[in-house]
Amino acid sequence: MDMAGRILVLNTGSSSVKYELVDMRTRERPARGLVERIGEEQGRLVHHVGDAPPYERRRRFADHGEALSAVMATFRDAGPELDPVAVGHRVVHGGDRFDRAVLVDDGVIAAIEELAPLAPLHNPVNLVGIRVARAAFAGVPQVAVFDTAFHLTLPPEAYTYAVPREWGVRRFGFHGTSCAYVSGRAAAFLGRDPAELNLIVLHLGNGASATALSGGRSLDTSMGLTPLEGLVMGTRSGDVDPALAGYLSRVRGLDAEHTELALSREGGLHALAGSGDMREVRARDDAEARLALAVYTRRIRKYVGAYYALLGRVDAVVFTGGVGENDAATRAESLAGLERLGLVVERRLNESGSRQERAVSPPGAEAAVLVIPTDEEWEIARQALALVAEGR
Ligand SMILES: Nc1ncnc2c1ncn2[C@@H]1O[C@H](COP(=O)(O)OP(=O)(O)O)[C@@H](O)[C@H]1O
Ligand SMILES: CC(=O)OP(=O)(O)O
Ligand SMILES: [Mg+2]
Repeated sequence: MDMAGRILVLNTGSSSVKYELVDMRTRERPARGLVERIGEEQGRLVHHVGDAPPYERRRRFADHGEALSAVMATFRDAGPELDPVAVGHRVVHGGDRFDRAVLVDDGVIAAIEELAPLAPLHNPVNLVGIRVARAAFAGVPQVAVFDTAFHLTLPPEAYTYAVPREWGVRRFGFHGTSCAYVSGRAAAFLGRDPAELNLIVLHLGNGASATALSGGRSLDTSMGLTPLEGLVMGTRSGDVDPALAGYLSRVRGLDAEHTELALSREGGLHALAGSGDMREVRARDDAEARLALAVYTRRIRKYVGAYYALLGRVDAVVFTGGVGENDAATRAESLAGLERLGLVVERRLNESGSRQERAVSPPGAEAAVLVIPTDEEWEIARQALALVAEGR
């Protein structure tokens, strides 16, 4: 077996399937694509092979199983040959069971299933991905890489909620794969040993989170028991008064399940500006959009201030994710007024439009402000390969 061959990475989201075939030697992606709007009338599959024009199909995909079958069929029709040496699965919730990636066996599947109540929109569909890949690639190792794993270093005072102990709840944190990747890249960019760095990582994508890292380990993070807590996101509210659920139940007769789902899918930028897509919100210039952006960036600023207080010294703030990497205005507005903490965004650097890893703080600044494009698929593939090589 060619251990440095290709790894298929599957990221099954609540209504989408994203996949990338990663060439471990060149780091290229011979194929990548996604199926979106699964379950809706008008679904869409887009499959990219190298730089060729994308292969596209618009139809209904009833569920994730059907979407994944369509992906396999697309590889057969449009190539390339699908012969992965391993399949890496993004699994959102690993609870406190998994502090690292693991080879999937029946026990791991059962554990992911048991954790489903904590991530009802994610873990069950992650399992569909695992089951389909197990059937399609018999004998090929399947690896589960958990979003939560990186954050199991949180100290008790960070992960403990001030609620009755018998509830058995705690903060977990998510986006760990992205944090692990960008924090390593940030240290390399700065030419420093990760062990001596204090960082604040702002992963701003559809989901968004802030993480304080000390010595390469997660010290605090804004997402909690579930990925709903913390920053304002595309369709998630982030922090709200926990009394909200009771209030809505009393005055509107909404049950808690309904409220949770609405906070998750109808909150955030979507609630405030009618779209969860930052590009669409930025394209507008009206009072509603301005308020939405002010709420979004103010929340980030509050977390940066809080994490500064926890860390005592910050060597770099790292922006990543679709918004963090591309939206210069979000970077500038989020750190506005924090110059006295040594956090300065230099306008020309910030607005350069570069897609490279880069500093947007002035040279010699007390703390660096970095833009590091995340690559969760590479990180998943890398961890999968390491595990498979170890197990040989
Ligand atoms: N050029 C851009 N300017 C502003 N926002 C952008 C830009 N490109 C992408 N985004 C935003 O990034 C978000 C998606 O982030 P991404 O990390 O790709 O999502 P996911 O969390 O699903 O992986 C969307 O809100 C999108 O509008
Ligand atoms: C866990 C989570 O928030 O993931 P995403 O950013 O992909 O929605
Ligand atoms: Mg992403």
